Amino acid sequence: MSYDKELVAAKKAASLSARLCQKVQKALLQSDVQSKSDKSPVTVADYGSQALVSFVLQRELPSETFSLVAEEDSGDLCTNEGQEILERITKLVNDTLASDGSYGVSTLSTEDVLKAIDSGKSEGGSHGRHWVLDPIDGTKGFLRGDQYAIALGLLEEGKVVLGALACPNLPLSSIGSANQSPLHGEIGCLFFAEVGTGTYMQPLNGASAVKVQVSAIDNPEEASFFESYEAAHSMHDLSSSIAKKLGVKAPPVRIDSQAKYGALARGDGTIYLRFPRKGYREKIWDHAAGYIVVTEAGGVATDAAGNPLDFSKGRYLDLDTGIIVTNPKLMPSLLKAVRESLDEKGSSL
Ligand SMILES: Nc1ncnc2c1ncn2[C@@H]1O[C@H](COP(=O)(O)OS(=O)(=O)O)[C@@H](OP(=O)(O)O)[C@H]1O
Ligand SMILES: [Mg+2]
Ligand SMILES: [Mg+2]
Ligand SMILES: [Mg+2]
Repeated sequence: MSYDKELVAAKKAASLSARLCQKVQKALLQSDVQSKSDKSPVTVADYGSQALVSFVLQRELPSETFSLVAEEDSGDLCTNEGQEILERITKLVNDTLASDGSYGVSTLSTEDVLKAIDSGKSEGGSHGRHWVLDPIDGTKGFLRGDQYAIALGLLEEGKVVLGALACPNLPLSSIGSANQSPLHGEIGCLFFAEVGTGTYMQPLNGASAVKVQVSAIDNPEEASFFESYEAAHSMHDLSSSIAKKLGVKAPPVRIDSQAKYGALARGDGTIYLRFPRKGYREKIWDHAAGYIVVTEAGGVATDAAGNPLDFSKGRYLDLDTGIIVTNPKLMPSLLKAVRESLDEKGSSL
């Protein structure tokens, strides 16, 4: 089955959302940032991006039954204080749509925006089609002025079949080493992949796409690895122990968001290690787009025990301990190093 029509819609949705986010990041005001009930940040751009993607997908693919599993909901916007923020979000969405021009003079009301945001409440699952969206992945990076991504995937019968990953701050050239400035040179990448057809990258400003491949390095001494920027999101001490066992010499490259999957897909580094602290449950929108972008580029992504990632279980990924990604040649030795390091740490696999 081909997903060409869906891919065109996904690329358009992710690119337009990137435009909205870039505008907000340039002029971010403290009042644009809210705190969610779990204390994590959310901005007008997270909401605006979710509303925009939902609107574009439904306009581009009108004949589909629309199901969207997305991170944000409108709960905090439906209060007195939320009203002013909702108006700012609505203006952002309408301005971005107007700058593109493809939907004529259609102007969304605040109610339309609330509805578009809340269309992301689907539970996903193993049957039928579900879009999966992280409207801004790496909100903390977004607030710091660093890396973030708009991550959109499509599940069909529980499998990820396409992904569009917009990384507005990612340089077009490699960020493979820790001492390179991640904001150096021309920036803004759109990665996209359709199952069975490989992964492509194009500049967000629309120039032509190139096919990308993961690194072929099989000597760990030459490999470098990516991990979360935020120490609270992944145990840096554990990844350092794994890297040491494996013989990796380079220091970790720490960048926010699924931009790590994009960078890995084009061979900027060879390994991605992600070990959240005990009790944290991974959400499907934090990995779906990145997963297909890296696997279609020849990479392998598993949990820490080597099991495939299962996107068919609803809004969460049920997995063992962590997520590791590399090329097929390095995976066996990486799994061994992971197992040994976890055993030393006293964890039972
Ligand atoms: N405690 C904890 N442990 C693990 N992961 C967590 C945790 N808290 C949040 N998150 C999720 O991490 C998402 C950001 O991705 P990264 O970890 O790759 O980014 S970062 O480098 O740490 O900034 C981030 O995604 P966004 O909320 O979309 O930014 C969260 O879903
Ligand atoms: Mg968040
Ligand atoms: Mg996220
Ligand atoms: Mg997010």
